[in-house]
Amino acid sequence: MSKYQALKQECYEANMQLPELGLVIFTFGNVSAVDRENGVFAIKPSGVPYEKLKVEDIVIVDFDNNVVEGTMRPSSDTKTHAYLYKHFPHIGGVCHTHSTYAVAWAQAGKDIPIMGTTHADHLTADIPCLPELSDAAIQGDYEHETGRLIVDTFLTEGLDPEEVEMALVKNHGPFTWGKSAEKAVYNSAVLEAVGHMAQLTLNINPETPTLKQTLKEKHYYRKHGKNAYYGQ
Ligand SMILES: O=C(CO)[C@@H](O)[C@H](O)COP(=O)(O)O
Repeated sequence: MSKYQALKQECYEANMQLPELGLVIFTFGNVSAVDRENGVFAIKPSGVPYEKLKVEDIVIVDFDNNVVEGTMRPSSDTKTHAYLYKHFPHIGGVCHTHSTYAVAWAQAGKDIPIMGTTHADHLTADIPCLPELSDAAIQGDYEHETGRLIVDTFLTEGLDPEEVEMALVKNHGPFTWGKSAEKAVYNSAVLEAVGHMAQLTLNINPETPTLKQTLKEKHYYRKHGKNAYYGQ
């Protein structure tokens, strides 16, 4: 039995949530789960359809992208996951999908504006769409540069990756993260729902204003921080 069996199981279960939640079709995504003590993460193998995925297919990779355990090639997005694990030391999982509304905003190159309290329950910022990758980055170490762009954009924009656990990679799609792989998947589902709602709102009334500050803060702090009172 592998010493990483529990990590593989966590990664497998998080990946299998993606088709259940309607966030992926075919092979359009990947989830990873980290084991910081051993300096490795578990990730979906590249190009394997979800209906064929098995726990034993999950690949164990170190932060320098070397395969530590597994017979399959890891996700083509592995270097982006590794970059996020290295630079966001608080996170335990990363998720990438090609869910429809998130990708539509990413392709349009637009931040998802905060239109209502569903969004504010999770974060008070717009969901950022990153600037375009340079041709050199695309032709170079593309997936590593994608991770670097996420981290650099958060630094330059003063975004806190512990509050804003998601970003849209322009022309590509969403990456989300969280304290666990399960939370990263949850954040991908939230992103997709909020992106869908914002798009429908703007279709109904293109002039709809974004949410006012008091309501943003009321909803966010009902669920987060020392004065939270949402839930049990
Ligand atoms: O954008 C792409 C492929 O162009 C990827 O994000 C795939 O959607 C998932 O890749 P694998 O994890 O299967 O390598």
